Amino acid sequence: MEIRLWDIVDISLVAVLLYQVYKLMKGSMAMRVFLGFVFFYGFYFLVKSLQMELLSNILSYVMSGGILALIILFQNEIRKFLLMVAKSMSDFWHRNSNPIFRSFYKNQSNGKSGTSPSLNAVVEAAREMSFSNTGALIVLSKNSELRMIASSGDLLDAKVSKRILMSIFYKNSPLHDGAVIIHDDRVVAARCILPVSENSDLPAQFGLRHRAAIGMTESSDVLVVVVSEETGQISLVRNGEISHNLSVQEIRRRLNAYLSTENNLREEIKQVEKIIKKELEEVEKEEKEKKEGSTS
Ligand SMILES: Nc1ncnc2c1ncn2[C@@H]1O[C@H](COP(=O)(O)OP(=O)(O)OP(=O)(O)O)[C@@H](O)[C@H]1O
Repeated sequence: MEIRLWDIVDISLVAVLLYQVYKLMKGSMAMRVFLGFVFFYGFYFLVKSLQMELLSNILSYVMSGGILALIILFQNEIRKFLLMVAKSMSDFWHRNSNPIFRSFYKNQSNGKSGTSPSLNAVVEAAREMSFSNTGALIVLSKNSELRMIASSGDLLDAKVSKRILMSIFYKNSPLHDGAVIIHDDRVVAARCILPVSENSDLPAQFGLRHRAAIGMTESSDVLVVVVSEETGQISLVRNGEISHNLSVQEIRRRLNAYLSTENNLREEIKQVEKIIKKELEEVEKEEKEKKEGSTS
């Protein structure tokens, strides 16, 4: 039989994959379940080769649901494995993001890293609303229109401007309650209801407006600008973290960093890394709890 180069690659890849699966499951309950499955499959093939019709039919029915059962049983391991693959890819990108690649990416972005109309409008409107203690909640989303959240409010699809933002949040405006969503230099919607953070560690002085801003950034890659009605203070919220007392220059800089296309890829990778880290911690916590449960 002729052995091709691709057969060697094929076998090596399967070997690496099996080794990774073994490493992942070593010492865990999943390993025992996996061995049980291997034994079961072995028994099935034995029964089949001995042509024991009735038993092999019954076992084949059980096997047909086997893949689904494996996915359910090993959901944690599969999740961990995929997270590890994603982490390796992001590490690879970091290691290889050399100047040539960066300059290529910059060219791809057509130099769109300049000031966007949303940036000026939001900074100026926030500054004025801060002086007049007008409460505001503005969600800047660079990647999506946030359709689900937008549909909880009134759809506008208006070109973003300082005036439109100020008239939305004007105290007597019928649209002033809730949040505004901005995407692609358009006001997608107003009066939107954001998910409120359930973080119990947040300081008690944070009311619903600030909690909604934090909650929104915990689950999406957005930047939220909050103007407090009580104090007039402007805050920026990103990745569940809130920053107060920022100068206008700093607000402008952070908005620019978020909106500029040049930084998008880096930010996306950071976001993915954060999610991966959180997920891995969760998986490890679950595994620890399971282990403790099985020993007690
Ligand atoms: N889930 C939500 N999504 C969007 N907006 C919300 C949400 N919950 C509350 N708000 C907005 O926040 C306003 C209430 O703010 P509240 O006074 O409770 O918060 P705060 O964080 O103390 O803000 P402020 O400093 O402006 O008083 C509401 O009138 C509404 O406009």
